[in-house]
Amino acid sequence: MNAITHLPPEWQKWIRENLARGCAPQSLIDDMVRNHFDPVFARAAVNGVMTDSAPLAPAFEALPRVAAGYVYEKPRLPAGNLIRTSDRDVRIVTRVKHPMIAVLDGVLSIEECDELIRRSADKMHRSTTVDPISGKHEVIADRSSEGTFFQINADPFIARLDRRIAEVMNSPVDHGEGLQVLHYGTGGEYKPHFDYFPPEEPGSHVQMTIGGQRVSTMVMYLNEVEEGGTTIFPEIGLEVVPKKGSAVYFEYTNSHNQLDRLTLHGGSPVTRGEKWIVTKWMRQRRYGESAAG
Ligand SMILES: O=C(O)CCC(=O)C(=O)O
Ligand SMILES: [Fe+2]
Repeated sequence: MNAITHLPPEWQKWIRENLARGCAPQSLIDDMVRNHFDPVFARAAVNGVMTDSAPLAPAFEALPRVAAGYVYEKPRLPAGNLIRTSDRDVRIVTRVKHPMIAVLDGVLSIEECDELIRRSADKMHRSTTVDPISGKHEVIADRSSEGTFFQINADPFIARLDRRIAEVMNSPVDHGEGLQVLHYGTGGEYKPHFDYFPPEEPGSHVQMTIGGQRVSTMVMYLNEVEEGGTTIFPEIGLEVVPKKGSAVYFEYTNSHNQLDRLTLHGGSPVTRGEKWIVTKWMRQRRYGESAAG
C-alpha cells in the first residue's frame, strides 16, 4: 500500500481540533504515520494547519521559535562577508539563522535597476498568483501590484543577471524561474504568504511537476521607497527596508523536503511613493528550458 499524500477534510479537522486541545504537533505526525500517511507529508500537513489556525492553537504558542521539526542544514548561501560572483562583489549586511535569511548589498548596480524598470514599464500587466485549488495563475486580491516576467537568459542583459543571481543563491541557473519584476503603487502591498507550494494544497502538485519545490527566494529592490513597502517576516518580527540594488534572500526547503514556515513574509503597504522589485525563485531541479548557461 502506498503512503497517503493527500489530506482528507476529516483529517484536517482532526489536526485542527487536536492542536486546539494542546496536543504536541509531533504526536499528531506520529499518529498520522501510524495511519499510513507519508512522514514528510504528515509533517507538512500539520505545519500547514498550524499556520492557518495560529490564533486557536495553544500548542502553536508553546512551540519553540524554531519551526516544528524543520531541520536547518548548511545554508546554500555562501559563507563569509563578501560573495565574489563572476562580475560583481556582493556584500552580506545581515544574516538570520532560523529561518535562514540574509540581507545583501550591491546585488544589482544602479544602472541595472533603472534598466529593469525601463524594460518592464511597457509590458506590465496585473500580477497573478498560483491558485491553491487549480494550480493555475490567477489575478488575486491579496497582491495589489503589477508584474512581468523575463525568460531565463532571454537576452545578454538578462542572462548576465541570471548568472550572477544564481551564483549568489548558489544554485544552477536552470533551477531558477524567470526573473519577475513587480511594481507597487502607493497603497500597494503583498499580504504575508509562503513562496513554497504548500503540499496540502492540490494546486501545488501541478506547480511542482516541473522543477519540484521552490527552495529559496531573492527579492531585489530596484528603487528607494519613500515610505512603507518593507519586506516583512511576521513570525520573527523582521522588517527589511528597500534600498536600490540591495536584496533580501531566504531559504525554506531542506534536503528532506521539509518546509520552513518561519519564512512567512510579505510586502507591507507602500504609504508614500512607489516600489519596484525583481524576484528570483529557485527550484529543487531544472525548471523549464534554458537557452544558454
Ligand atoms: O514585495 C516584497 O517585499 C515581497 C515580495 C515577495 O514576497 C515575492 O516576490 O515573493
Ligand atoms: Fe514572496
